[in-house]
Amino acid sequence: MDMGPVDIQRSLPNAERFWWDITPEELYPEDSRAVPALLKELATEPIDEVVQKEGGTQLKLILTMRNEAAALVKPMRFPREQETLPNHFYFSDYERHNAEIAAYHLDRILGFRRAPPVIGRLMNITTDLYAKATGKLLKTFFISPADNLCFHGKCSYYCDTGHAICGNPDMLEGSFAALLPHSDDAERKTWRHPWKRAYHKRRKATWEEDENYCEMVQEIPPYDKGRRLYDIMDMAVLDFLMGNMDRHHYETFEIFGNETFLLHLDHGRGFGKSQKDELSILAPLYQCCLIRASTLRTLYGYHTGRKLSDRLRESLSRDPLAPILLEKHLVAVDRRVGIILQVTERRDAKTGRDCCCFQVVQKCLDANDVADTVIYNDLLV
Ligand SMILES: Nc1ncnc2c1ncn2[C@@H]1O[C@H](COP(=O)(O)OP(=O)(O)OP(=O)(O)O)[C@@H](O)[C@H]1O
Ligand SMILES: [Mn+2]
Repeated sequence: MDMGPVDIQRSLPNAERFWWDITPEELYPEDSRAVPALLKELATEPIDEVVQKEGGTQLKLILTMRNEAAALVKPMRFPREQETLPNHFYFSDYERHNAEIAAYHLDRILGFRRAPPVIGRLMNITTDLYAKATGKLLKTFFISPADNLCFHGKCSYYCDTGHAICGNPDMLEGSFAALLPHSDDAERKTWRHPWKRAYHKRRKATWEEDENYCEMVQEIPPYDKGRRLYDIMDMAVLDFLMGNMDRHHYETFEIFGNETFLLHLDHGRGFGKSQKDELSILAPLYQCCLIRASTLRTLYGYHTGRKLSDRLRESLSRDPLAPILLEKHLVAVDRRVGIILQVTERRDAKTGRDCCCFQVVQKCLDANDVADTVIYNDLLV
């Protein structure tokens, strides 16, 4: 049979169609048909194989479905109500499966499309996990005093009897992230984030003490030219909106070189403190005084038009584990949009129309003669 490229693609499994659609600009297209189909499979296909994912600090599983679609799974540790423990640092915070789900939706709604698609699923710890687990993972299952089946896996953080993951009594929620293409097919490059925190209870990172830190960054490839630094700004916007302080490294697809998007991975520590707006997450923005016009426009649109929280709530309501975020986190998201824009509504003397002054952005504009040096106009190119 004579099959053109389009026909071949249609006959591929959804996971491979998702991989085929990855471009240097985005992880999936806005109108992707593969992504919703793949997420549906991950949420409903019978689970056939369970192994622990090697690497990383906290426990993660790779679950393979009967049709061979596979997911990176983070199991639920705590109910939605529990926030980051007050005496925990950002680097000792537990991961939240619902934050992974919410971050995917938020990334998509902001128009970035740089985070792997994630869906929630309720697993049966006995029939889905214990019955399908093998090797080292299998040996960590046990029955708790409350007669629930539990397991803890092996990892460098929170993988012991005292931090076990237990069925309640038999069911367990998890975030199911679509797997990225295997590294044999699409190798990824890992970069140290220039605004990485110190990951230490006393020490500070250089950027926290050096006001001119960005000038130094701007001279170092790949931050000295092209899109990279603007992508760092976008990532800071995403992280600030969800309160994620855990951005130590980021990854890109090697074959795309430097002119490509940054993968938005690992959001398990987002949405931990609904009352706290962690301004230091915006350090790349206010230290470099840079933002993309398209990102600014998106944020402004959510400020003046339909609220980001409303879009997010609606989008999250379609997840099988909804509600994914408590209202207080949605309220926080809108408040944080306002903080980035820092809108003090004023009347424009000339036009009589309401106009706005942006604090983070406005401060940068005040300090520069030309707006072009602050707002990169990617809308015209
Ligand atoms: N959807 C995915 N498909 C394939 N690999 C992934 C996916 N998401 C993450 N990874 C890989 O798995 C690694 C660990 O994932 P993640 O960072 O979410 O877990 P973690 O336990 O928080 O790790 P760390 O402690 O290193 O921050 C990542 O560095 C990334 O390379
Ligand atoms: Mn992590």
